[in-house]
Order: sequence, then C-alpha cells, then structure tokens
Amino acid sequence: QWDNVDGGEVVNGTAGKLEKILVSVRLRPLSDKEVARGDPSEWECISDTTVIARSAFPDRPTAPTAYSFDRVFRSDCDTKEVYEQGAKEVALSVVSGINSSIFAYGQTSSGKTYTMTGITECTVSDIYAYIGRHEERAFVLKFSAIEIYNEVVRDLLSSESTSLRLWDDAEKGTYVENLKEVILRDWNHLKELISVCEAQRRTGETYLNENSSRSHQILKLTIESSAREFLGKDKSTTLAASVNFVDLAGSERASQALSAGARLKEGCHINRSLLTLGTVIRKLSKVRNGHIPYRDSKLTRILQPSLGGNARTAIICTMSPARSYMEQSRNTLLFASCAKEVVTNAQVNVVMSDKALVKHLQRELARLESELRCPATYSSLEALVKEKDNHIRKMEKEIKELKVQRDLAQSRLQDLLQVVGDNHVSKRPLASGRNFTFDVPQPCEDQISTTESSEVVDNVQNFRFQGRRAAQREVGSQQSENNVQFATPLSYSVSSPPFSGMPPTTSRDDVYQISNEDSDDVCKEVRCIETNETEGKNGLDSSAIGSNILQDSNVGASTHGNDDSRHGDVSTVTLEQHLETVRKPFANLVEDLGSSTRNPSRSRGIVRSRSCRSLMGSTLFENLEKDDCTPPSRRFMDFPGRPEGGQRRGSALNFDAESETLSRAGSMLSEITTTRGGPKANGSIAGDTEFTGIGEFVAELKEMAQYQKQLGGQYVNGEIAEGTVRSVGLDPIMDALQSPSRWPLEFERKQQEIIDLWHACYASLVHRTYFFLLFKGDPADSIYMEVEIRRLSFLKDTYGNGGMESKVVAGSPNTSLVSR
Ligand SMILES: Nc1ncnc2c1ncn2[C@@H]1O[C@H](COP(=O)(O)OP(=O)(O)OP(=O)(O)O)[C@@H](O)[C@H]1O
Repeated sequence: QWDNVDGGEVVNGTAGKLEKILVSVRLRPLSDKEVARGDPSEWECISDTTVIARSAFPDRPTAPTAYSFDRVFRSDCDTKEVYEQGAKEVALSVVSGINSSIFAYGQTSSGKTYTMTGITECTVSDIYAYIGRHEERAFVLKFSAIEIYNEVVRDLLSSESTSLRLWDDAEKGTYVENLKEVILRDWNHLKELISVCEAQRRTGETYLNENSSRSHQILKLTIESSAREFLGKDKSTTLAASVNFVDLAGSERASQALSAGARLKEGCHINRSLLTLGTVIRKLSKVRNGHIPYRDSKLTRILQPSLGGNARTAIICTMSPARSYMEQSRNTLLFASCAKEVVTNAQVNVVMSDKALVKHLQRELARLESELRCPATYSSLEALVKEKDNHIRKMEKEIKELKVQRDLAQSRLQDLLQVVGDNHVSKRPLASGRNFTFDVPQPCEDQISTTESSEVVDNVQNFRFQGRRAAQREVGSQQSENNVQFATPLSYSVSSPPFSGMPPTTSRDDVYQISNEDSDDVCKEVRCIETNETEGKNGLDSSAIGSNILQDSNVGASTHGNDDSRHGDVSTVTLEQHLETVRKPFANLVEDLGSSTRNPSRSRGIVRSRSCRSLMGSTLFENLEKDDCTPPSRRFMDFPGRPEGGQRRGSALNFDAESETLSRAGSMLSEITTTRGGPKANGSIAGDTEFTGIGEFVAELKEMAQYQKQLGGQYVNGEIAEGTVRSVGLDPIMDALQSPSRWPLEFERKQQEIIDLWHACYASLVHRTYFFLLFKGDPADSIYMEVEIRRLSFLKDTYGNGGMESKVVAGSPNTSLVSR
C-alpha cells in the first residue's frame, strides 16, 4: 500500500472496506478469592470459537448457554495469543494508514486492564518491529492518552486534572481540545508514558477488585509515515492513522460491586457511558441508517469512528469463569454478540504534504478558472435555451395567426352555410346517414398543420364538393357528377365515428372525406346536404335530400334495393349549381309543412345541439329555429317529393330477422311496438300525439310525469313503479341526446345513461305509459345505431321477443323511437 500512495498524485480517502468488528472472548482463570470461596468455574471454551455455560442460568433457565464468536480464549491462553489472534491484524492496520481500535469490555476484575496492557505492548512492539523493517519510510509516532471519569475527559499525560472539552470538526470529527500529544522517540519512551498513564488513571478499591479501574482509558497511538524518497518534494504524501487501546471501566452493576458513595457515583457514570456504548452497538448491529446516539456519552462521541465508522475494530470481552458472575458474564456475551454484527468501513487515510496539497489546489484552481473563461457547456446550454425561447415565440405568433385565419374561415363558412340554410327549409339540416360533408374548421388547434393553415383563407372559398353521387332518374340527373370539394388544405376528418359492435355498412351513404389526412374522431363532420353513393357511380339527387329526410315506414323494405338508377356520370358542378339543386326539395318541404302541422305548438322543431351550434355557428340554427324547421314525422312520411326508387341505402343492422325489423346503419325511423297492452303505435305514439323534437319530447315526458303523479304514481328508489314515469334525472340524458355531435366523444360515457333511459321507457311501456323519443339525425348516425342495437338487444334480453315487436324502419334522418 505504500507504493499505492507514493507513486504520484494520491486521492485522499480511498475506498473503504466494509467488515464486521472482530469479537473475541477471553476467560481469565479463577481468582484466588473465587477459588477460596469455592466458586466453581462455570464457563468452558469448547472450541476456538464457542464458549458454553456448563449449567443453566439461575435466573433464566431457558437462555442459551452456548455463544460463538470470532475467537474464544481459554483461561490458560496467554495475552500474546489473544493479541495474535484477536487483535493484531486489526491493530497493525494503523501502519497502513487505517484507523483501528482495540477494546476491552467486561465486568470489573474480569481482566480488561490485564488484557489491554498486554495487547498494547504487543502492538507497539510489532509496530516498532515494522518500522525497523521499513527504513524506506519515515515514521512519526505520536502518543496521547485520556480517561473519561464521571463523564469528564482528562489528559492522562498532563499533571493537571482539568476537564478537556470535546469539539466537533468537519474533517477531524470529534476531538479533545488541548490534548497533549507526545512524539515518541522510541519504544522505551512509550513505555514510560504508559506508566505515567497508569499512575494517573483513577483507580479505586471495590469489593470485586482491589485495584479497580474506575474510568475508561483510551491510549491513542498515531502513526504517520512518508516515503523518504519523496520527502520535501511535491509528490510527498503521508499516511496517517491512529490505533486506540480502549480499556473500559467495569460493566458490573453498582449493587454487585457493593458500591457506595463516590464509588456509586462512579458506577452511575460508568454505566451511563457503557449503557450508551451498548445502545450504540446494539443499534449499529441492527440498522445503520437509523439514529445512532453517539452523542449521548463522551465515550461514544470520542470513539465514534471506531464504532461503525472509519476504523477497523476488535473487541475483546473478558469474563470471569466463576459461577457467581454468571449473569454478568452472560451480559458480556450478549454485548459481544451484538458487537459482532456491527460493520465498519475503514479506509486508508492519506494526508498530503503541504506542498502536494498546494500543488493539487493550484491545479484545481486553474481548472475552475479555465471553465469560467471558456464555459463551453454553459454557453452551449444558454444558446440552446435562447433558441428554444425563440422557437416558442415564433410558434406562439403562428398560433395567433392561425386562430385569426381560422376565425375568418369559420366566418366565411358560416356565411356559406347561411346561404345553404336559407334555402334549406327542410328541418333536417343535418341529414344523417347521407353525406354531404365538408370540413368545418372547428377548434381542433392541435391538429392544425402549420404549413397548411396559412392557405386557409385563400382557399376556403374555393371549396368544391368532391365525390360521386348517384344520379336520380326522377330529378333527371341534370347534374351527372358532383365533384365539389373544399379545396382548402386545412382539413378535418369527416369520417364517421367508429364504434364497436356496429355491423359493417353494406352501402353506407356517401362519406366523402375531404383532405382528411389528419382524420380524427375528435374533429366533427357536419352533414348538411345529402349525397348518395353507389359504388363507382354517382349522381346528383336533390330529391334524395328529401327522401333521406322523409320516409314512410314502408320504405324499409327497399332499403337494400339496387340503386342502379343512381348511377351517373361523374362531373364537377359549382357550388351554386349544387345549392340550387338542394333548394328545391327543401322548398317543397317547407311548403308542405306550412299546412300540415297538426299541432303547431308541438312543432317547434329540433332542439339543436349545442355542439352543432359551435360547429356551424348560430346562423344556420337560428334560421332553422325561426323556420320551425323540424317537420312532423308524418309529414315526412308523406312527403311527395320523395322519388321512386330513391331508396336509402343503409348499413346492415343485424337484428332479429324474424321480427319486422329492418336494419340499417343510417338514420332511420325506428318503431317499437309492444303487444303488451295498449294499441299498436306506428309512426306516432298512442293518442295520436306526435313529437317532432327532443325538446318537445322532454317537455312531454315531464308533463306525463306530472300527470302520472297526479294519478298517484310514484318514483320509488329510481325504479319505475307501476303507473309512474321517470321524469327525474332525465335532463342530463336528454341534454346528451341533444348534443349528438358530441356523442362520438361522450358516447362511451353517455351510452349507459341512454340505455338506462330506454330501460325506463320500456319499463313504463310495460306499464302502459307511452313514450316517444325523437333522435335528431346527425353524423352520429352510427352511434344512434349503436344505441339502437344495444337497446334492442337489451329489450330482447330483458323482455324477450314474445312480448315485443320491434320495427326499425329506414326513413327519416331522425331516429324516432316510439314505445308504448
Ligand atoms: N488472564 C489472566 N490471567 C491471570 N490473571 C488475570 C487474568 N486476567 C486478569 N487477571 C488478574 O485479575 C485481576 C483483575 O484484573 P484486571 O484488573 O485486569 O481486571 P479489570 O477488568 O481491569 O477490572 P476493573 O474493571 O476493576 O479495572 C488482576 O489481578 C489481574 O492480574
């Protein structure tokens, strides 16, 4: 290890080595007194590592009698052997720059001083022998000695009996202030000093020991060594370590030592220090991370490095073999048992010479100065932050511009929609199941492509509908092709919202996706004009708008019919042309509506979706509302403008083929009739009451609830009781139903509520309460169908087919569900 530290620059504090405290037990022979009183030897070393009690402990008969340690020494072992096997290796670590400590622990008169004196002599002897063998190094030995008596620290090399204070230092740890440290000249010099210490140490006569050591004694030998080769040179470093020889005061109980007066006081202090030592050892043996009460006694404060710290430690526990001290001996062995679990972390302590230290510090200073002058890392980080800041500012600016552009585009779009709405007198502006889709730049900011958005304003007016539509014979297919699309590169998904459980669409209405490369369900599609599609062939069918909206229950049978008549040539039409085309049926519709509403007060029209408002702006809806544009469904059914053969083509809904059910994934009129009580309703609810809007339905529902209440019905625990109708708690559900464009987002959350609602409705249906629920047609057609499927499935599972007839009829873009 010398070579390691002298070959050049030395790193201070090399990696330590974890090791357990070396613990051995030494039995002394029976003393003359013990022999005289016939106190038998109760302990026996049965091996080099195990000592046993020959008989059980009087107070604790079940306590173990065998104890094992690193080494146990019989009473006939001399101190040299104890040193060789129980202390030497640890003690001599000091010459390698490693701190070490040798403890003697045991009750009074057990042989601690006897043992420690021998150990100290042996160690010093070996150290000098070592020095003699290593002439290449220059050694400096320093000696100091203290005793801790009644918690007072005293310098044993000083004639003054003043109390020395303890100080804590970040580097040195706890040290004794003004402690005399004598540089040893030679081995004889040390012997003299040890003699002085013995003379100075307080002793007193106790019942157990005529010459009892009443204090804790710590002899400290510090060894510093340097390679002579490097002495006085820059490379010179020094190993410095100390070895402590700790002769503890007796660990006996005061009562046993028959202490009184001054001796009792000593015993209290001794035991306090020993108690703390025991606590520290015990805690260290269990957990190293917890609080260790080193500071509870001066003994443990001073010896802290030797107790779980930077030192190698050996403890020799001495004990009397006499039976009369069995309990004390057992306590000693318990302490030893804990001590052997304690781990220390000793490391080589290297001290640089002043010159080496100065040189090292100079190098460190130069390095730091260099970093300050050329803070490459710092500057690069700073530049990076700056760059990011600029980027963020740029993006914020772009976002701002995009928002302006978006608003502008929306505004223009609304104008356009208004134009459409003005002519779209039909009260089904959101013709579901059919597509006439165009992008609405709704606030999907996170999907706005920066590069694309700049073109929005310029291009938004140049929209064209793109797609193929089937020409309608009835209309004359004056427009053979509609290829109108929004040319704006700012596009949003117009695809139908996906959902599970939906049967595949066999000939789903045209769904034209307009530059929907960023298709996402979050972005909504607004269908305000219908187009029809037949694979590969398209045509403009203005009547299809009406046919989509107005269908009677008989149309269902032809829903999946062939659509050859729709085939037409593909061509491009202008928006104006198309608008003109779509105006016609709506105009007819309005005309028709004007005189046909049976109950005008109930024909307030579709309660529109708030989200649709947000999507489309208020203008269209305002117009629709103003026009009272939701026609009675019967009127829709009777709508004369519906072309022959202009069947809707819907998606398949795999419902019971046995029933009168026609499935389609588009919007449709659904009727559920029941054979359980009440007349069969078809197209309207019993009593010839029609509801043409959800808002109206809700109102009616509430009205019915009130009526039911008046009739004595009651709402019991959220369940439908006979003669009652659930009106409480419907609003949130209805609110959801009125926001179909939000359904793709909220469907998962709302669907159970919706199903619950239907459950309630059907429960009421069973009890002859009639409901009519009008779903507004919307892009969320597929979701309607999902609801439909679930509802029908639910009803079927719950009530069975026998009690219910279901009929799903393609027709109106509204999904009207009539139950009774
Ligand atoms: N291994 C031993 N062989 C022979 N005699 C011993 C041995 N150990 C101790 N003795 C003797 O026992 C007596 C008490 O020993 P010692 O003073 O060392 O005990 P102690 O533990 O230091 O007691 P105290 O704590 O009171 O100072 C001494 O007379 C000592 O010579």
